[in-house]
Amino acid sequence: MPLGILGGGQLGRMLAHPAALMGIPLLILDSGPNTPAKQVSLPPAPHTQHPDGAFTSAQHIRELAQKADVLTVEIEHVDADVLAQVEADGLCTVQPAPGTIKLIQDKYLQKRHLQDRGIAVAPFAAVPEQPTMDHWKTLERELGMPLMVKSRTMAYDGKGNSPLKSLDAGDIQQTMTTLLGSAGGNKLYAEAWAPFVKEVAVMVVRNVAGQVKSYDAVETIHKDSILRVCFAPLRVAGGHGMSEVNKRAKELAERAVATLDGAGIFGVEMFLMPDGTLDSPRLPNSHTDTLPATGSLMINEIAPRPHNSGHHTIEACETSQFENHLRAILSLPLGSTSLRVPSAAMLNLIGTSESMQPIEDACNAAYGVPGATVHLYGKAECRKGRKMGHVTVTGSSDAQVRERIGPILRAMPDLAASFIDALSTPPQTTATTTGHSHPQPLVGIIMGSDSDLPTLLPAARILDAFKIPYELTICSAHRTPARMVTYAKEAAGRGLRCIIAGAGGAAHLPGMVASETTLPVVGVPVKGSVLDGVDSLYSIVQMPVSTFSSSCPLRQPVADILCPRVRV
Ligand SMILES: Nc1c(C(=O)O)ncn1[C@@H]1O[C@H](COP(=O)(O)O)[C@@H](O)[C@H]1O
Repeated sequence: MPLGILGGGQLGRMLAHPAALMGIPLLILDSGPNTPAKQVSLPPAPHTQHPDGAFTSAQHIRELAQKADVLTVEIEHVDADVLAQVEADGLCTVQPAPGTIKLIQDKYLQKRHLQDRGIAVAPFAAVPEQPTMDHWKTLERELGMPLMVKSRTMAYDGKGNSPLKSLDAGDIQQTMTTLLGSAGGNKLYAEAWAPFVKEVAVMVVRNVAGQVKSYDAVETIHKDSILRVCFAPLRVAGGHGMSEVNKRAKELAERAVATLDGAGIFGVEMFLMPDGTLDSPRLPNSHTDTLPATGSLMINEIAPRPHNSGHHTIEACETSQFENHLRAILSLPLGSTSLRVPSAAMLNLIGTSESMQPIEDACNAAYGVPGATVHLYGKAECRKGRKMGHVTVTGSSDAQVRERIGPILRAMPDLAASFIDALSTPPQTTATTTGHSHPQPLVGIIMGSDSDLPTLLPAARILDAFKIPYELTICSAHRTPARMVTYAKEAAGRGLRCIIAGAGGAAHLPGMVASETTLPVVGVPVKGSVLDGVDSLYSIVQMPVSTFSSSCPLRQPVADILCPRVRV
């Protein structure tokens, strides 16, 4: 029996691709014969067409339940009570659980659910149906100003969010007009303004047997409350390294999903806070009070389905979020969530008007970019703010991906030049903390930016093969010379035995580092050739074995073993 999907938009379309590969028959419930998902999936025999009706229609959901083994959703604004009923009637199973879908539909109840279970969320409070000035003043006292006022239900893709900057009658009026005119009607709640450092998301997947996996955290960049760009993996500079924040984000996301019933993929959106968490006053008894003081994470919201912040997984991960959702709900083992490329970005193609021309222009720019894959969703009408497609760009380093997305972003007419520049320039890290490190390294591999990685990684791989412990450090392009020298001096103090220094743009840097330290330094001055990195290793293995400590697993003249291979 087929799998029934409620909703036939772009998420259904991207579920249909792996379903075809895996031979999973689909029946897609949505209005009209030609929705994005229906376009790419033929209904299985004996059905001549996918069901034509609203995914909110009780009658259509019941009919679909009779024809399918399992029902799932690609949009949460469905009739969750009918889903609970068809499951209770034994017609089919529903994943994730109808109760989870119903809970998540109301963002206020979702937040209360998480807070009651000790999961960190931004402080929030309900807004009464007819709020008076006194109500607003209480909210200001509890949550501070500005406030983010949101519709509790039916809000997505930037619809249903309105910032309230002050208690000025005009500002309140504007917020109420914006939100009460939206699909969610008059059920509102308010959140404290979260002065986050970054927005972060983690996709978590759990199968029917309870196996759980999560993808590495990503950075999501929104404009007007719509996701525009997503970078994978998340990079964090400063005192708390990337891997530590990634680990904490995955743990928090997995803990949150553990409170929800049912199988499937979940998108967990979070705020990474600066030191000191929220600046605004806290709600009494808020769980945020128990958060660590630096780099705290708090949940913004959870989606019980594939999510826009996981689209990069199609090209960038070993198993996409869509394939893993299918595996999860169909009682199959989960696939690996590891990245298969060092770096990736996802750029949404958002309508700016009724014209498709700007979207086509961005696609044409993407077709000229190596590592870019265009996804167009086949939506019949383009509208301002509507997600019409996306582009995924992969690369061998963050620097390369940032460089590659530049021309595509520049083809998007609604993005300001400063926004594009900020995204397409390699991020300036504030400390030399990025990179891989053995706890007791003997060799330091230091480079000016991760664009030097393709050159230096082959050297690192050979060190791996010979079990020579090393650390990899990226200085970033910002103040590279000073950082490289500081690093070299500090590395000598930590007992490293030699350094491979590479800096793409600056031929003199490795020499400068060499002149400032007593450590042997092997310079890799030229960017771009894999052989430069391998040659640097060749120099290291020619060093007397006594250069390394007796704890080094190398017991024989490495050069004798390695040189023939390197020369080949
Ligand atoms: N973008 C979202 C969300 C959300 O962001 O909450 N939920 C579902 N979707 C996807 O958008 C489609 C509707 O898109 P349109 O409103 O542009 O037609 C859904 O069918 C699902 O694939």
